[in-house]
Amino acid sequence: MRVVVAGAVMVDGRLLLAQRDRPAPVAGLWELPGGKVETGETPVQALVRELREELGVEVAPGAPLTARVPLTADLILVALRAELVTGTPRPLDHRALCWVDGDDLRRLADAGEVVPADTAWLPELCDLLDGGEVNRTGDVHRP
Ligand SMILES: Nc1nc2c([nH]c(=O)n2[C@H]2C[C@H](O)[C@@H](COP(=O)(O)OP(=O)(O)OP(=O)(O)O)O2)c(=O)[nH]1
Repeated sequence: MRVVVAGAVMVDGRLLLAQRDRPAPVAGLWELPGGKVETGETPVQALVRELREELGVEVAPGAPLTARVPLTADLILVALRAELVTGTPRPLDHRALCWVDGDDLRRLADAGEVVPADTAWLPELCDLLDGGEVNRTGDVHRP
């Protein structure tokens, strides 16, 4: 079973989304940036590598999101929260990047502009984004 690992990077209450450039069925849709875990890598190592390659940033991966999404018989999609350590994300492998709050994310999903598999994370992501200040460490502070 191969794993695709994606990163939920949140800064100042907003989540980083990346717009896919390929393949055609999902080109133009928004996802959490990431990619396939290579042989000999842990998901944490793969996420650090992918976000370095795709965004030009260094991240520190943290807690997983709850949903694990089967993509095919031998491919499963997982997501880790990730702290942005250094750099400003740039779309080195995507069409564009954007930062969204909970309302923006729901609007994109309602418009069908989120990669279908990623909608499994919507409740959890919206809860994190709506629930309070999300700081750079990815911790949620509730009043
Ligand atoms: N990175 C990423 N891939 C996702 C997400 N949701 C989703 O269904 N996928 C799918 C699309 C692809 O079938 C697969 C990962 O593709 P990828 O193109 O990001 O992987 P990769 O960087 O390792 O690229 P490649 O070597 O296979 O070309 O997972 C997501 O949120 N992030």
